[in-house]
Amino acid sequence: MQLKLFDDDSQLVLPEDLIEYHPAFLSREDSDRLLEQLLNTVPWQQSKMMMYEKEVLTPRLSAWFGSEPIRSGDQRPVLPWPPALLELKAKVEAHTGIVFDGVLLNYYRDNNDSVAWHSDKDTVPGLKTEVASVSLGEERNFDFRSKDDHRRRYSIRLQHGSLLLMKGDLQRYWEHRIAKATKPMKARINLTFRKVGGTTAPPYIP
Ligand SMILES: O=C(O)CCC(=O)C(=O)O
Ligand SMILES: [Fe+2]
Repeated sequence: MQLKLFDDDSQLVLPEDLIEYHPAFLSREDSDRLLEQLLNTVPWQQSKMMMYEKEVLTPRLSAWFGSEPIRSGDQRPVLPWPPALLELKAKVEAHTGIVFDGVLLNYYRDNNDSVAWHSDKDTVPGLKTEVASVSLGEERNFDFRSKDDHRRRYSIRLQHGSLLLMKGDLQRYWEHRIAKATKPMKARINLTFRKVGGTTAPPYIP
């Protein structure tokens, strides 16, 4: 089985050892409930980042749940897992067969919120970087581009209740982003389950 990603006029087939997409991972009902609950209960914060030697606010809100910081020096508080996120973690782990120890939540309030081109962690050859990404709310385009050739660029729409699994050398050779959009959009929450403990991979995480 292979996953097809499209852009305007071309088509790419990324092999399943790099990416898997499950559009209906959560039921509509569970997705609606979880979205509402997370919007209302998570202590959302807007982080700062350096851009052209100036400190600016990231164009989205976020929160980190785990047992240690997402990376050393990260300013976000390490929040304890609420029952709803432990339940989702168990479901993601059962589905993927991978054990995660933290989850980063991103809250895109509207079409003006975004995340710039990045990769989550450089894959060390022979050491897998696996990130499981659950999407809730407004559908947004998740763009990929090859680090070697930025013209090789593809997009996938992440649906309400979907699961995207990024694995193998994907982070090593590809970058991803959520671009701002021109049309008005409602809230979207993305949850990326990660492994932060016991890895020697360079810790670049936005
Ligand atoms: O919102 C998304 O789907 C992606 C978020 C992301 O790339 C990240 O948190 O590293
Ligand atoms: Fe990312």
